[in-house]
Amino acid sequence: MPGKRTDVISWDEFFMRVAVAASLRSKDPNTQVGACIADTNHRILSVGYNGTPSALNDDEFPWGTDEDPLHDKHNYVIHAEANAILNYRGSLKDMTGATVYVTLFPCHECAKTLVQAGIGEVVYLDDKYDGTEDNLISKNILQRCGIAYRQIALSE
Ligand SMILES: Nc1nc(=O)n([C@H]2C[C@H](O)[C@@H](COP(=O)(O)O)O2)cc1CO
Ligand SMILES: [Zn+2]
Repeated sequence: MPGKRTDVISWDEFFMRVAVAASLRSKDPNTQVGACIADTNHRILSVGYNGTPSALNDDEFPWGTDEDPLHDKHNYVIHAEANAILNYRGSLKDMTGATVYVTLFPCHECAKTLVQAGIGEVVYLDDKYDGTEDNLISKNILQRCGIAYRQIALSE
């Protein structure tokens, strides 16, 4: 009888690869972010990526950064983590203690939202805004709320 395969990918890697796949749907030309929320039983609850509200035609959308807030993408895009929560069809009580896998460290607005949704842990790939004011506030929020965060890398 053949033995079972043992070189399978870990749960961390599996959920992060789902997040990476979601990020490939992003229309943002500069930063594509994906998020995958998994519960403590290793079930995927939801997935999201950064994009405009679906009713807003993203072909007519200014995808750049602009001094004029009316033409700055940051004021229109819903972040990947927020979309993952909004896409969830289940009961929020089942999100308690879940882990969010996100390809980029959450901003401080998403940090607040994730905490309030009951997320228990943040696992991230990249932290390209490490040390910026927003990033420091985000880490402060997570630390003060007792939400652990850790960085992982994907195997080749
Ligand atoms: N964790 C995050 N999740 C996200 O979905 N985003 C989104 C918002 C924008 O669409 C894009 C950031 O654009 P830029 O400032 O790097 O050109 O990524 C950004 C962050 C960073 O905190
Ligand atoms: Zn955010």
